[in-house]
Amino acid sequence: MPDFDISTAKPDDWSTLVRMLSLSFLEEVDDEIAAAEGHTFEPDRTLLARRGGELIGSAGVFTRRLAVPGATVACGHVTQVGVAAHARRQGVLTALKRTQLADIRAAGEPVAALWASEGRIYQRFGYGLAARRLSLEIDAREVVITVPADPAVTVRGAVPAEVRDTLARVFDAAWPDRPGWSQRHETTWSYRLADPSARRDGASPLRAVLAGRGGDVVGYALYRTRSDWDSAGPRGAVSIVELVAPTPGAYVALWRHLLGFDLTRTTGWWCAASDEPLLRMVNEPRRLGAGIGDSLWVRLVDVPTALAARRYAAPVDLVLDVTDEIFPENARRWRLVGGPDGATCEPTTDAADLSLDVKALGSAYLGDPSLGPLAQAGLVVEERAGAVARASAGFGWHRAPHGIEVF
Ligand SMILES: CC(=O)SCCNC(=O)CCNC(=O)[C@H](O)C(C)(C)COP(=O)(O)OP(=O)(O)OC[C@H]1O[C@@H](n2cnc3c(N)ncnc32)[C@H](O)[C@@H]1OP(=O)(O)O
Repeated sequence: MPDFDISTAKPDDWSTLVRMLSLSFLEEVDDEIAAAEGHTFEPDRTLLARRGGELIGSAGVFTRRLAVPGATVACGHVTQVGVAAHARRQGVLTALKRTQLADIRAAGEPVAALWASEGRIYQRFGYGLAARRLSLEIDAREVVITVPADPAVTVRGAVPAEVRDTLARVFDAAWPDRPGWSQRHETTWSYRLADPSARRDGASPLRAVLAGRGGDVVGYALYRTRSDWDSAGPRGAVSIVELVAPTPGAYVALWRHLLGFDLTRTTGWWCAASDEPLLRMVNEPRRLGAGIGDSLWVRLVDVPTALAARRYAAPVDLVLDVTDEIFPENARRWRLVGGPDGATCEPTTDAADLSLDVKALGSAYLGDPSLGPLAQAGLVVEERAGAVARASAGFGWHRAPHGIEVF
């Protein structure tokens, strides 16, 4: 029997939780950060582990929908996970995660998603790496955008807090179409724009640039600038925080702006999309300083509901033999029939086309990678010849998933 209890948080647990989380993340308690993060705190979805009354662990959820190929799905956005240093490796996280996953399923959310501080933490709970992160460190003087600018699109600077409603309107129209982006509530925007000084790392406050066409704002970017000089002159930097530009005209105009600041030499973006169109529209892609990392990890907690909720780029009719160490309800054979207009997923006793663990399904769920690379990794087993190729055409998507924000 564990010697700790798990219970649901109350609103006034926030300051104790902040102290415990700050310590477990090796950070100082910062009132501005605590106030910013407090906007999104959902006490009734936050689990706390206590031993003898002392808070020793936590695991929270944000209630937001997640964009998946062709649809959006209710998704437990897992956050605020930490265990006090003196209570580590005693099974506290394991107990919290098992309770949390069951709660997410009971809440009717077929999917859970998170950003991991370390990838090794969550795979044992059935999470698969579902979106890759492109990091860009662009040598801005060496890169020329070769696609023409749309003369009808103009850009103007703005203070983010003053254009919050405009940003929200552009984002609301865009997020459902990009797998990996998540619905934002008023509270999400309050957190996103709060801009605590301890999170600026010596750079400017958050700034906005808006792309407009005929009086409408059609895209925006949030960014910071940093002034720097050496004996040869200026070497300032632009750091992009997010860029939302659904049309090519807005996308090109915003990138031209962000690469063209006087007194800067580099433009960076820590979490661009792995299929960022910029890779194809410059004269010297090598100078983009691109690297690949991980962003979103996805766990299907209710396999048939999750698989039926997304669309498939090509028709699929497949029997999937799924293993799942945590949810026996998921562990069986499922017939998935779907295509661009919808899907069904029902139990079956027919022979399997593919065998795979729920972790591999989580990896493939947002469309990249499709099943081919997972089969090559040995994570998907082809039980019927040709099934991987057929399934891959359906599971892939025309836009790669993108984790646009750490939550
Ligand atoms: C979504 C988010 O919020 S991501 C943020 C996660 N939080 C952090 O990184 C803060 C700092 N780290 C911590 O607070 C803790 O180390 C946690 C939460 C990662 C792990 O908590 P613990 O209570 O120690 O985990 P628990 O004891 O249940 O470990 C379960 C297993 O995972 C392994 N494990 C857990 N965390 C790690 C890690 N960071 N590195 C390597 N192995 C780990 C343990 O070794 C154990 O394996 P075993 O059963 O084979 O021995």
